Amino acid sequence: MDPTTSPPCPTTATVRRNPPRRARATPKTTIQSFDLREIPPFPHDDMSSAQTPQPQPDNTSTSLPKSDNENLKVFLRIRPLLPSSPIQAPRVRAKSAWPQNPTKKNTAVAKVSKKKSSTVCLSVNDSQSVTLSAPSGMHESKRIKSETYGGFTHVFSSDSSQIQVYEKMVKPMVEEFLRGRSGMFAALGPSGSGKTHTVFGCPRDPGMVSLALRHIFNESEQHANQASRSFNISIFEIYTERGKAEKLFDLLPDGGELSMQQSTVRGLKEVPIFNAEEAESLIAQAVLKRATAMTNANSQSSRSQCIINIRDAPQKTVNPKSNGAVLTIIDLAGAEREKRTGNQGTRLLESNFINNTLMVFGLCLRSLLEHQKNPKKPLQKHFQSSMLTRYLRDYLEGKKRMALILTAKSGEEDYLDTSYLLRQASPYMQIKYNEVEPSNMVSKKRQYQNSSILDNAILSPLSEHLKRLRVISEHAEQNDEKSVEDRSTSKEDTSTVCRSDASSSVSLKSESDSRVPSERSHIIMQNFAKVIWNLLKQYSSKLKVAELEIESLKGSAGCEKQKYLELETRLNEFKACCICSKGAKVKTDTEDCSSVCLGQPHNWEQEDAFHAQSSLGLVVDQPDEEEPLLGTTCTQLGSENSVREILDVDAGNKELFHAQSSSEPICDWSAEDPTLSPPRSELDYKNLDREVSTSLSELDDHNALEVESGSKTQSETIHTQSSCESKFDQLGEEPIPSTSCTQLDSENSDRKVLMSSSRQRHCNSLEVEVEEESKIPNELLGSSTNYDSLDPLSPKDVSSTITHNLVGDPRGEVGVNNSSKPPKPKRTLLPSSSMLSRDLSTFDLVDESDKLKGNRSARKLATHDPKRSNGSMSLLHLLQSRRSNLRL
Ligand SMILES: Nc1ncnc2c1ncn2[C@@H]1O[C@H](COP(=O)(O)OP(=O)(O)OP(=O)(O)O)[C@@H](O)[C@H]1O
Repeated sequence: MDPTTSPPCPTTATVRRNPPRRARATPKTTIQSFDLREIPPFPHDDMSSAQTPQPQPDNTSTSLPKSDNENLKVFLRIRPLLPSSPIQAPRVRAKSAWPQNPTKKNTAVAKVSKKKSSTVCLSVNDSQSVTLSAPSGMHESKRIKSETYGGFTHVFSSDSSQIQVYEKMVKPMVEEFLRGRSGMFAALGPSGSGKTHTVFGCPRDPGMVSLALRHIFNESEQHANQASRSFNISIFEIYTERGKAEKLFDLLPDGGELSMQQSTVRGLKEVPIFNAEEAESLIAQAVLKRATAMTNANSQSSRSQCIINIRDAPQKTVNPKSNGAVLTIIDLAGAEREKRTGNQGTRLLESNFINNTLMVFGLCLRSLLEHQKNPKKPLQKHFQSSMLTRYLRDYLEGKKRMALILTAKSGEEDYLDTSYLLRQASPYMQIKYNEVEPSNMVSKKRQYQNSSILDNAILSPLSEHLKRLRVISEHAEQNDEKSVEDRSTSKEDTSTVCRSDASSSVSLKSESDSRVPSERSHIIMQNFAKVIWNLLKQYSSKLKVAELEIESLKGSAGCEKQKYLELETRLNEFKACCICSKGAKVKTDTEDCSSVCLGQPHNWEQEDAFHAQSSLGLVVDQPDEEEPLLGTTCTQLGSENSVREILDVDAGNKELFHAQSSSEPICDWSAEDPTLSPPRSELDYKNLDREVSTSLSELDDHNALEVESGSKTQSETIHTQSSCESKFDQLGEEPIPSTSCTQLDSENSDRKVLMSSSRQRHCNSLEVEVEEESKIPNELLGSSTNYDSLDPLSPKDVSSTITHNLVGDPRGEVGVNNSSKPPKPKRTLLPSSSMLSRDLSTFDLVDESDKLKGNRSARKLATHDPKRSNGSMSLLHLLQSRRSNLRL
């Protein structure tokens, strides 16, 4: 008998611990209500801080380390050689048609066992490679040489313990699961290679599930902040009943048959677990319910794919670690060769089903590998061929991380199974997970073509980033609405939801929907915060620039304000000068100017200079203290100069008026508002002189007529004065009072009076004087001889007198018609000549005048006085006469 030939599968080898499955009522699943995780608050602190907000530390699904180029982790565990099972002896005996010698039989079995135990085809090279050696018989027949398989994540030798396997393979995955990262590992290998032993173990040697549960709850107990965490567990199997169709069955207590819609298992019950013991008890019960059968390869061969899900159940309380991560552990059914297992009938159908499922499983991984190697090669949809691959679609498409542990038998009789396994699964270790995303986002990420959108969003330009965020937010809103609708539906009628399997799937779907948007929203908010942060930095820089501009503008405004204040101060000073000038003019009637002017010796050269300067209007630029003095002095000096000209040159009244007019506007202008009346130009003064000359010529004509007609009335004299005023009114200037003209004229006439030795005492005597003056040549009388102007009345009195005379003038058409002209403004300014006469009236010239009176040789004295000219002497005589009038 060929020892390598497997005995036929015994027909009574299938063991089914669970009763025959019938259609049963769908158990009422405990619907877990999961609220949306609170979206983390907007990172105000990060935005207000000086540094750009950084991703929050780990322990959250959103802060998972970025996936590096990890390959699919493939572990290899070699099952130790076991002593031949007691089942194999009867099988050997059954195949023997002839009675055997017991001693011979025992010797033969002992030889086989010894040969199996001593001969191995698989040896461990190192922790990552093994060497598969073909049996000696195959070397000769098929020329098969030994093969080395390397690149495993880790190779567990036959003497490795469950703890070692857990530490190397499962513990990292569990830790990631506790950090919120889903994962899956599956045991893959031929039947009897130790998959179930590795996954579930036994009470004395617990498997990966038990160790993981203990690890999970130990971690939860150690960390106080994880005390509020809870986990749910679900176990189901995919099996085929009599090889007809795949079915799902819930292995938890009171579990029933399930259904699958796309990749979602409907009706699957999740049981909350609160400690490892409770969970292990549930696992033990599930294993007992699992379909197993005895085959030639395994006395308790699993006939189904068993899937265990440990899910981190989100709580109502905010727990960033509770994001619904799932740790999936799969115990696949072992591949079976018909020759090796000897299955027949139903077992054979089951074997075919198992092999087909494993083949689809392998095809999916191979397609993924080929797709990764050549992206142009489309990812084949092999997952649709079985429930297992449909359920594990995300893992098989490389969207979720998974790990494989290959279990192999090292005996020579297992060479083919091991060789097949290694050749099939060794390429899987080349599968890369470089675009793996958070696990619980994968289901929804199928809607988006680009699986690395979030990673790219961080690195992409701002515009594209915003676009993608907008798209993601739209989808998130849709998902949120969908989840809200689902939750509302589940809350409205719980019984309706529990009535069918679809209700459970809806609840699970809603749970996943509720998780995905929250995480996506969190990521969106983080990215949005970054965008806002950048914008705020830009605005901050702009604000700083604007503040600098404001500061500069403030500085310039301060300078302008200071300039304005200086100008205002100068303006006020200028106004004060003008006001002071006015006040000084009023005061000069009695005090200051007279004393100052007369207190100083007359320097005709300086006076001429002042006169010229005043003609140019430069008097206003003089210091304040001198302003009133200069105003008066210039006028006075001008008058004196005019008198001197009259006396010395005898140039007639025109020159006198010319000299007077050249000084009068200065005084008038100085009395006006300097801001409104600019200084006159020489052209103005020339025009004014021209006008005055014209009026003087008229006046001369008129006086000539008066002399000829012999009418010497006072009204006519006043008429002459009014004519002179009217001319100034026509110029639009301040009317020069008649005294300004008549005073000087009176001075001129005074000289005549002195020559005739006739002295006037009062106004009534003026007419007589005029009659006497009629004998004087017209040249000297051209300026008229109104001695009323010599009356030291105030200007108001003079004006009133003039007005009174004008009213009584029968020739009103010649004089000023007050009825036709607007009333003249009240005269507030005194003409320079009047001021001069007033000022001089206060001078103490008694002694000199007395001398002049009593001494007829006054002129001689005057000539001896180097400081006084003839004009000044005549002016003094005039003043003396005025003073005598005042005394009268
Ligand atoms: N590492 C091991 N140490 C000791 N015994 C082991 C080991 N692995 C497997 N065994 C034993 O080998 C036998 C078969 O193992 P197991 O049932 O786990 O195989 P299997 O791969 O699950 O087969 P199947 O696919 O048919 O279910 C069991 O009796 C188990 O106790």
